[in-house]
Amino acid sequence: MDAITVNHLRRLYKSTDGIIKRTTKEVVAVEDVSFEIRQGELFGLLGPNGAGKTTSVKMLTTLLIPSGGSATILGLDVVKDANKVRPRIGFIFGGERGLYWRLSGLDNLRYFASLYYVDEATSKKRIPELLEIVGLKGREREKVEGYSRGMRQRLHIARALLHDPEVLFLDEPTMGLDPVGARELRTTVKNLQSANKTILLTTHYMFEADALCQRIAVINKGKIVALDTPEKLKENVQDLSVVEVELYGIPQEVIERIKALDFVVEVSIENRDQRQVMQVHTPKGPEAIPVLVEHLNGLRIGRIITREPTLEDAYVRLVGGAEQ
Ligand SMILES: Nc1ncnc2c1ncn2[C@@H]1O[C@H](COP(=O)(O)OP(=O)(O)OP(=O)(O)O)[C@@H](O)[C@H]1O
Repeated sequence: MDAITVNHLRRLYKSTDGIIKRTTKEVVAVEDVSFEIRQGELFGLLGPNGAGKTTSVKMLTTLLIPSGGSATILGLDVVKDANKVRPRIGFIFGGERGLYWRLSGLDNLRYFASLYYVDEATSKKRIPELLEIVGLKGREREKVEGYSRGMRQRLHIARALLHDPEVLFLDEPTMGLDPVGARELRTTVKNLQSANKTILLTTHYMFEADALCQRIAVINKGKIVALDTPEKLKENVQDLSVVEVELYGIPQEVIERIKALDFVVEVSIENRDQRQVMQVHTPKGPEAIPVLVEHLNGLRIGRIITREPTLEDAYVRLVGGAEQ
């Protein structure tokens, strides 16, 4: 049985504009989203800012009512059976507050366990297990105010697992963490999977989805634009090479001209300090370089390299690189 099924889910927000003459407009946050997640699967929902990830997760965790479509968790409808769904899921949202900083990690977990009606014998057994899973064993008696952001985020995960939910939603769990904190959190997520939880993880980062997820759905502007294993997504770009050109300022019209070249499949621009790196996806490989340089005439050019495509490139192609 699938742990999660999502059928044509849709959600609109109404927002009002103006002070004197108020106008209401509708924002389509999630237009049409469908997918299934198998029991025990770690599934990634990947997309740029504003793609509709958080809105989708909020509907699945019963925090928002869908405007259309339907979804089930462990066979239960997220609207009609919301009360039965809630005890069986856990969730954390990136950058979330809601821990008691003056208390130790252990006391936080004890407090939330009693709040969730976890009986004492169970919580005595479960809390040490959770501390182990999230890598906080040995630090549990320290006050949360002295924890790093990564440690707090891992304590949030332990909190979300206190009632032993079968399905876990992690919405951008590494948001705001430094690289070390993010790596430790990814290890925690892997540990959870070995504990046989079904996990839906949302992220901006392709490499994170690649490192953790068995399947990835790419969402853009409220719609799923691809859904596959990381390997299969990569195959979609295997016929291309990527030419990277370092530049110091590139006008939009030059990008448009390069995009229009017949051998160019996609162009994306990445800002790195003062420089910009233009990434041109093309089947021509290094042969494309002279023509590209001709079109960049008059601009200051740094290093030029040709490389194999990565999963990140597959993602850029799916969500349309230069518009981001
Ligand atoms: N409460 C709200 N009222 C009006 N519009 C909203 C509201 N919440 C989200 N939106 C809009 O809905 C769209 C989808 O937002 P959502 O937060 O689901 O995207 P996301 O993929 O999670 O983005 P991010 O990665 O930035 O968190 C965006 O255009 C956003 O501006």
